[in-house]
Amino acid sequence: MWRRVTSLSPVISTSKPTSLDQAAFGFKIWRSSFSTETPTLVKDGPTSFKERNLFITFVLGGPGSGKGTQCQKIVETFGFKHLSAGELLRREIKSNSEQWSQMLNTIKEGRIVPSEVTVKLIQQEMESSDSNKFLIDGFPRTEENRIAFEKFTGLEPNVVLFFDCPEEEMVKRVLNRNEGRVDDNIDTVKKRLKVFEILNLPVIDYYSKRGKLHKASIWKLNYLITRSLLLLINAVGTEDEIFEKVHPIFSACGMMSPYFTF
Ligand SMILES: Nc1ncnc2c1ncn2[C@@H]1O[C@H](COP(=O)(O)OP(=O)(O)O)[C@@H](O)[C@H]1O
Ligand SMILES: O=c1ccn([C@@H]2O[C@H](COP(=O)(O)OP(=O)(O)O)[C@@H](O)[C@H]2O)c(=O)[nH]1
Ligand SMILES: [Mg+2]
Repeated sequence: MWRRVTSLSPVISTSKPTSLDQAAFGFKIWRSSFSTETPTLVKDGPTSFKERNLFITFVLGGPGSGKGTQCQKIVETFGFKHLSAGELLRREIKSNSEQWSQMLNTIKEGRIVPSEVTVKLIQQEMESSDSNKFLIDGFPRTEENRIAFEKFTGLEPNVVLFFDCPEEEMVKRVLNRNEGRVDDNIDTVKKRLKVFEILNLPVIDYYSKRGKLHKASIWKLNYLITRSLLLLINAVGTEDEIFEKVHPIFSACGMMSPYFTF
């Protein structure tokens, strides 16, 4: 079953890479050292996420749009477990993992690390956490990422936040970020903006068209409603102004929980 998933990944695909693959992974296609028998990647594997009734939020937006900043605020106020895909990759690089130099180069070039690496890191964090609400920040970055996550974990997001920010503002924020990141420079940010447009916008587009059916019940009246998965937030303004727009989304989730089955 998950052979099909891995075959979606150019990492281990033997077919010629397409131009999108090249944009995502670089011109050298990685040969993965992850065994296709890795137990944690088996859908409905050792820990069945479905049984845990998880609430998953994907937090998307271009580089510097404020994803990490808003996630921190959401964590402080609503107690989610924050998983930044970029942070997980940077931690993996620091820990001198087997593929650290390929990961570092990919990040320096603003390309996307193969899905099986990122999904595995996210999945391990979710398995080892006892939280049931996760903010997955900066992932999925490509349609291929999205499909791999769904197949490996058997999960789909409950909410997708998209921080919509003009390019000049994103560039300004990234160049002022001052966290010593190898990708916070003008050359990489330009490449990242292209990758964002080519590979990440189709993911946003996918979620904008995808509604989710919710069971609602008010005064003992049961009915079904369709709500969009994607919530678009204008990311221009101060950090607090943006959080004023984010806050009601999560307070609504809490308020509605007796009535809605997420
Ligand atoms: N609303 C905002 N206005 C101005 N600067 C911001 C805002 N939100 C975040 N920043 C700053 O911009 C930089 C990028 O923010 P960050 O949260 O790391 O973005 P992302 O995770 O989307 O790349 C950081 O230095 C952060 O402090
Ligand atoms: O799912 C992911 C998330 C991040 N990255 C890589 O990590 C970099 C930094 O990602 P992060 O989310 O930390 O950047 P941000 O958008 O917050 O600036 C990206 O440009 C990619 O090279 C990736 O390959 N896959
Ligand atoms: Mg970030």
